[in-house]
Amino acid sequence: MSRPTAPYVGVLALQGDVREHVAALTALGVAAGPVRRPAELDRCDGLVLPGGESTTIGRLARHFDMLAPLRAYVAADRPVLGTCAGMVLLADRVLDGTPAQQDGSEMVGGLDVTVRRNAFGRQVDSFETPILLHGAEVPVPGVFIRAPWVESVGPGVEVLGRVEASPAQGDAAGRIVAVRQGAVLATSFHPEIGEGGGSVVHRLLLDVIDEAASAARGS
Ligand SMILES: NC(=O)CC[C@H](N)C(=O)O
Repeated sequence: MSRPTAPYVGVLALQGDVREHVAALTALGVAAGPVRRPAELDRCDGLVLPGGESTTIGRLARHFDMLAPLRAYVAADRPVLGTCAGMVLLADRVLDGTPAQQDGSEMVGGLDVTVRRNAFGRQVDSFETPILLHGAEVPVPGVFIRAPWVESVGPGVEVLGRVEASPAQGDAAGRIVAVRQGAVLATSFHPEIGEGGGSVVHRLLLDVIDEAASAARGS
């Protein structure tokens, strides 16, 4: 019986916190590295779109002819995790985005959600609050840095996490900050910073990669 080969996870390395994601994945014993070109994307069993600045990442992706390959990757149901700016890039609809984000010309898209960019930024630029992810018993530390929230989700999108619905959270109370649609995961917060190595969110991506590999083997 042939054993499945170990997965390789790429981190889109145009701008943003690439090293932190590579470190979080490596800490889980997974081979991971930066991706800048379409040929590199092809060999990835999963992909992370990191946090950073979504306008810059989108512009560079267009410049380096990566937008079409990234869209094709998502459309092919291959496993993807987008965090913060990465979540913005995956969204089909953006509020408070730049014109090139609102018209989709510098977006990856494929995730049927509406995100509001810099949504938490109006209250405080950065903060940390525990997020209880769906099915988990212990909350993860959610680190939010000028983060988007998910304003609304389409019918095929599962909500994985929200900010606690307490009055102390102000405008943020009850907001959706983690979602899944098929093989696409997205979080408003930065699991690569808050949780570091062994992150629950990175483990979830590895589970999605395993599921995709089993489906491809027909088991
Ligand atoms: N930490 C982040 O990734 C911030 C995201 C940034 N505000 C954006 O819209 O791109």
